[in-house]
Amino acid sequence: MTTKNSPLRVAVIGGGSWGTALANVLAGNSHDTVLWVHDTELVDEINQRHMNPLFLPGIPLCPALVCTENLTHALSGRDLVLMVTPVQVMRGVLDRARGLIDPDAVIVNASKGIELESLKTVSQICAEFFGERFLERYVALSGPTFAREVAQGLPSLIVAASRVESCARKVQTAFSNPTFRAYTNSDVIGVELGGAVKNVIAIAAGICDGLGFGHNARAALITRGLAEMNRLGLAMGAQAATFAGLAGMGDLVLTCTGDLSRNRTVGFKLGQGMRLKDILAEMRMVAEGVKTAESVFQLSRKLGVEMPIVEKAYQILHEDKPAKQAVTELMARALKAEG
Ligand SMILES: NC(=O)c1ccc[n+]([C@@H]2O[C@H](COP(=O)([O-])OP(=O)(O)OC[C@H]3O[C@@H](n4cnc5c(N)ncnc54)[C@H](O)[C@@H]3O)[C@@H](O)[C@H]2O)c1
Ligand SMILES: O=P(O)(O)OC[C@H](O)CO
Repeated sequence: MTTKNSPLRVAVIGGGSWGTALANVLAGNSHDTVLWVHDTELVDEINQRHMNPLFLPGIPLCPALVCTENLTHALSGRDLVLMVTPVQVMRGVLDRARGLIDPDAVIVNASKGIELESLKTVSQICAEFFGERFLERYVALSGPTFAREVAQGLPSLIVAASRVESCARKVQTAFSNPTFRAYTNSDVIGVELGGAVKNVIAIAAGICDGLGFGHNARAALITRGLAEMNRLGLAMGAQAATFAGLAGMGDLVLTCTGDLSRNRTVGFKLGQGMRLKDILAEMRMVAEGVKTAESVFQLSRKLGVEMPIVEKAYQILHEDKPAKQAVTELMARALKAEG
């Protein structure tokens, strides 16, 4: 049950499409919201014209949303800090933010990926930085949510996961409104892994569609991708039910089928024969699955978890394996029982 609470002081760290869309929800819900941006040309655009032309072109933002390039200003005296930078730069941003975050603030991560260098999720990076007790005020926010649709006010659902129920509830209440509905969950690692692995499977689904393999192949890939996500999750202490929910199957289906997905688009272009270097050169936005494919592949090897779709995605992306050959190899694997 959602109840209206008093306005919070919120910092949103990362003014890409998702950070801007979430900051817009919070400002629209009457929270005092400051958005920190890496791209300094956005400060005037957001403060004066109430638009983010780089990452959410054409969408009017809440006039109450304040934007800054100054991390100290953004973080000073905030009850809630929302991290939304690409995962591969998160460590550097957290390092700069470390001494600036209020000791009692709830920290929320909305980014989806696994750090390549350490093979850690964002909660694990945070625990390394701030200590294990820090996770008592940490929330993972994830689900099937294209930033553009959220910013347009289209109905969307999301999950706020925390070890501490009151933290998850605080975030649930802060975000929820008539078009944005948040659920709580206690499975932080499951919610994080759902968001990270679905990006890799979405690249594979895009490849499949780019090759023109049809609907049967895509549905099979989503289903077997979910089995891989589940296997990795169970090996890392997650709960199977999480992967049947919004942060697992929900986001997997959205990203594997929705044309707004950057990860699916990267895969589609690969399937059509473009080179990864050329695809990435024409993108300003991040497709987290490109690097997370390597992180998840390395994690699966380290933990002895069988993830054949992830392995082939990694080989296509990073070892120049031809996509058609990868599919032939997947189909030729030893026959087995489903599971
Ligand atoms: N866009 C979506 O629909 C969506 C939805 C849910 C989750 N996410 C996740 O949110 C995270 C952020 O993605 P996005 O879509 O908002 O980004 P984006 O692709 O729209 O933009 C990239 C962002 O990265 C920032 N950036 C680049 N280099 C940086 C650096 N060195 N330090 C700090 N910031 C830097 C840019 O300034 C910009 O804000 C990703 O993990 C993504 O998977 C995105
Ligand atoms: O555009 P993508 O592929 O990064 O996906 C965006 C969101 O994660 C969808 O939930």
